[in-house]
Amino acid sequence: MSHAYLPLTDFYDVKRDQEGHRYIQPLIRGFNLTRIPLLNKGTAFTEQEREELGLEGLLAPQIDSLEALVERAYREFQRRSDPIDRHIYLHNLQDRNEVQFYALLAAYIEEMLPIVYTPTVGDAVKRFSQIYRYPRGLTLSTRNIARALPAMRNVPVNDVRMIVATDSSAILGIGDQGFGGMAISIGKLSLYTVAGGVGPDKTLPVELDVGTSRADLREDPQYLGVKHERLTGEEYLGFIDRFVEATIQRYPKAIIQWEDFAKDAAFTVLQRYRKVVPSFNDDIQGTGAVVLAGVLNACRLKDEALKDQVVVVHGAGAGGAGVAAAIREGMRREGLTPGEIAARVFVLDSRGLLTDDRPMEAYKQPLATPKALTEGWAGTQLPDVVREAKATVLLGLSGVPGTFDEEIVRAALANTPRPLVFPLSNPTAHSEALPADVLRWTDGQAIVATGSPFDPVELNGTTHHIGQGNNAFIFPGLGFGCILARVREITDDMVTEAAYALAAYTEKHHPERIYPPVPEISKASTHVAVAVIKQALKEGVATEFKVRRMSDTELRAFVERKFWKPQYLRFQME
Ligand SMILES: O=C([O-])CC(=O)C(=O)O
Ligand SMILES: [Mg+2]
Repeated sequence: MSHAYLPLTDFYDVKRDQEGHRYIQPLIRGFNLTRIPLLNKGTAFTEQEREELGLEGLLAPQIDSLEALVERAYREFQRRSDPIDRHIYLHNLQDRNEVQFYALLAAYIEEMLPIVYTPTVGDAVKRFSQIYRYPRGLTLSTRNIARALPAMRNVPVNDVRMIVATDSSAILGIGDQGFGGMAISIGKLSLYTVAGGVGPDKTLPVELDVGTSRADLREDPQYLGVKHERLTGEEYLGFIDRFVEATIQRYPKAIIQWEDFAKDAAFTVLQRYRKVVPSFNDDIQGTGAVVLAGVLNACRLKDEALKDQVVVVHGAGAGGAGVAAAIREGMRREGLTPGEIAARVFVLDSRGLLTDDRPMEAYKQPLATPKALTEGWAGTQLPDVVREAKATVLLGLSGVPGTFDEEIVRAALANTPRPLVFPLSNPTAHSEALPADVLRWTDGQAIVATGSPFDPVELNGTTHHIGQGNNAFIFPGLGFGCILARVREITDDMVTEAAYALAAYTEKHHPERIYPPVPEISKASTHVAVAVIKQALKEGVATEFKVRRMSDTELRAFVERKFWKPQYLRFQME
């Protein structure tokens, strides 16, 4: 059987010369080269390239290095002070000169991450119809889903390995955002590249526009999505089926990250497709893993074990359910029985504790506390549960700001000298508490981590770093490992191993912290990727032959070698 050879993209291919150095063979020439973000070098096109590629006279005379271009862009970035303006600036740069964009991100990652990602990406989602400029990624909607495969064939990239797809039904903690959810798929994939080593020409953001339940969006003349109610039931699943079928045909090597699907849909979609196409749900599994890693490290800091904790998870959406499952798995690994775990992990939704006598959605049922365990309790609302269950760990995934108030935090402090308080909802405005408040109420004793970035807190002469318990420390390495091992499935144990790898990385390099500092995100991802590949091999789901006989050291070197780094490759016409 012969396969027609497809270049990497419709505009160029990457080749190797006799010495093994990579170069770009462009399939277009001249002015158009400056309009393709993956090709454009701006003023970094060399003199020879300008001559050979038909660019002479079209560019400024100066010939720059990538470093010089990064500095120029950084100055322009700094001239803007409003985060959303900075986001728009970076997004425009990404659409103009992608290597420059990633080099800038990599050079100033701590400053850039909150702009391209959480929290500012939340504003970008809300304002996406206003800030939309160039097409990026794939939008499937009720207008074109019947032609999903031809639509996907229009995507000019031929070897996509990583897809982030959202139906926008529960973006961060800000709910249904319709077409705007595309910004989250784009933002997550920027992290896949800068923190997870996946080349930008291997990524595809996808918006599954199945409508919106928000009447205000449907009635807004500026809104760019389809203006009808969300599809539900069979119609909804039929839509997602068509997307998955088209993906398998057009991109048989792709992995899908399901992002920001509301509650039931998150579980339904994950279960329906995880054995059809290698895929995982970032909010259930990625958040679960990152929180497990942080809780393990926080326990280590107070010389206790996870199995000694009593954990309250406030919020029973995809994130809350995933976190509860991950914590239970961690306790199981420490030897607790299901009965013992049930007495140590309590999940609440907006109506209070999930108890097994309450009617509830199917996905919540495994999280419910046996009613008998609450016998004699004063109540089952959050303050009651913290007191009666003697909670030592508070995990906020409710999306409701301020729920971890002084009363709740002090109640946890009465149960343990050092409570773990993690307000994890995103973006910042939805955080369950402010770290400075939590530390003040507990006289600096609480161990705090948040979902969105927060500045360190100074209290009584001590600086408290606030760990960022965001799935950004998991998904890039998880996805990258899955790509490199060419997995046919992403198992729960692969995700759990990602959590333990992140915890181990932090313990080794920053024993005083519970998460690594953000500038080390790509190093941490490398460790996560190695652990994921090893577990995939163990479970027999890795189909990449190359990784099978590698030692740990070889595996690490392999992952590091494959990690995409921003650089301008030389152009050569053939
Ligand atoms: O995007 C983030 O910052 C983390 C996440 O998945 C969410 O909050 O839904
Ligand atoms: Mg999410």
